[in-house]
Amino acid sequence: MLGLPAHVTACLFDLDGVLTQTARVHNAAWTETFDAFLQRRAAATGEPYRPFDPGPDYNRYVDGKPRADGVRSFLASRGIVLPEGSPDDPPDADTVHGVGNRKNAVLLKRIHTDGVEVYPGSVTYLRAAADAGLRRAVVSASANCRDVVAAAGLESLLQARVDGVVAREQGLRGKPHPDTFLAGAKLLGVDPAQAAVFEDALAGVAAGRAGGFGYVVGVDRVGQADELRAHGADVVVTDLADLVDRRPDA
Ligand SMILES: O=P(O)(O)OC[C@H]1O[C@@H](O)[C@H](O)[C@@H](O)[C@@H]1O
Repeated sequence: MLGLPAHVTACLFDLDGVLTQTARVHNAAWTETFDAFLQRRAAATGEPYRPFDPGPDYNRYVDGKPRADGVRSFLASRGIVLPEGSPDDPPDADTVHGVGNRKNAVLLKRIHTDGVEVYPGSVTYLRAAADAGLRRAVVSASANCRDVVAAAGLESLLQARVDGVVAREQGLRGKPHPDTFLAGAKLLGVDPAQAAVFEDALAGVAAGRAGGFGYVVGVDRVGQADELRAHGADVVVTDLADLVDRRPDA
């Protein structure tokens, strides 16, 4: 049913890049933030300025991960270690949380100006899943998940939410660890083997694989189908609408 194996009774959807077109907004906000940081650092150290690459740098080090993990992970790839600081650091602090807060200010400004767009094929799939009696949760690293879901008008199609705020409260590790997806399955009252994970991020499909979920759907928005498969996707589609009439082995 809906391109899923028969044992699947629940769907765990990532948000940014799967349900809403906000992965590209996050990516743009990270690019702006890291480029300003790297430029200042180059001027201070005399080292050459090498900008953040919204392709590989975003997909490998930032996409799908909790905010602070994204900061640490990308900067580590450049050999940079910042003090942790604390979550209420001001956005101009050169700490992991300061850089994260800077990016969040840029992100919120962009979302405020441009709004949130859904992927129409994903809404079609969500509706079809609801009609078919499949349980549905959103599982996102983003602390802005609740607001983005509301702005996209998707609340009524989702029955549970595990996001960056819930993860922090409950001490859940972020993707590529499976903790948040496992929490989503639990909220829906199913075993991981009965749940399908829908993910566009490499860290996200890896989390689906690590958690022993019943099926992992990779959603390829940026031309990385092979990497999605290599990180754990059972199937890769470019639009969830493609799955509506598909058998799982098709
Ligand atoms: O900074 P937020 O809104 O809590 O989001 C955390 C992460 O959420 C993920 O969904 C995005 O793929 C990442 O780009 C983002 O960094």
